[in-house]
Amino acid sequence: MRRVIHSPHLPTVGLGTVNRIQILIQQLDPELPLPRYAHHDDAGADLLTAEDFTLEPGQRRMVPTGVAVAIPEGWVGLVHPRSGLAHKHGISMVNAPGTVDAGYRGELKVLLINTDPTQPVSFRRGDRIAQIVFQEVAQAVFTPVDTLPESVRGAGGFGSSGLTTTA
Ligand SMILES: O=c1ccn([C@H]2C[C@H](O)[C@@H](COP(=O)(O)OP(=O)(O)OP(=O)(O)O)O2)c(=O)[nH]1
Repeated sequence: MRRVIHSPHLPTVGLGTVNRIQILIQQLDPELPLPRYAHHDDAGADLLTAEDFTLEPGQRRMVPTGVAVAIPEGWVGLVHPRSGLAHKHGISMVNAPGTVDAGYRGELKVLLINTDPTQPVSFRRGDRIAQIVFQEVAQAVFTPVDTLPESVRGAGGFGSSGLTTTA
């Protein structure tokens, strides 16, 4: 349950407390620290590489994290790139965001890619390579219909509202 804090300095808004979910974790590589949140209110917990490696320009690699998790049914783990690595080194994830299903019990892996055209990037065991965000999800019950309900957007997409703020 999120708490609503009423501050005299702010209009009435819901200032959420951090929601927490217990995730059972198996340390396949016990000397590696657990994933952790860099700040108490971060959405993503940093995943670490279990090995040293270098990514040449354009190279991709499936990187082991040394942990496996049991995500409760109705939840998902989404593996996202780290913006600092992207900004400073051009490191991203080929499949961003990676989807970790509730039933998956294997080692978490991160599919990194070096998008820099010229610079190799080296990682040491224990470096933070990605972040995992846990979210509640619903499965769809697909219900075929002849016509969909109307909406304001309709079929407009792919830039239908304009591509820039000045156009
Ligand atoms: O970045 C990722 C993405 C996925 N996985 C693991 C957890 C996930 O549950 C499993 C399968 O992923 P996904 O469903 O994306 O793969 P797929 O290509 O559809 O293969 P599968 O047929 O095994 O589902 O691989 C990771 O460890 N890291």
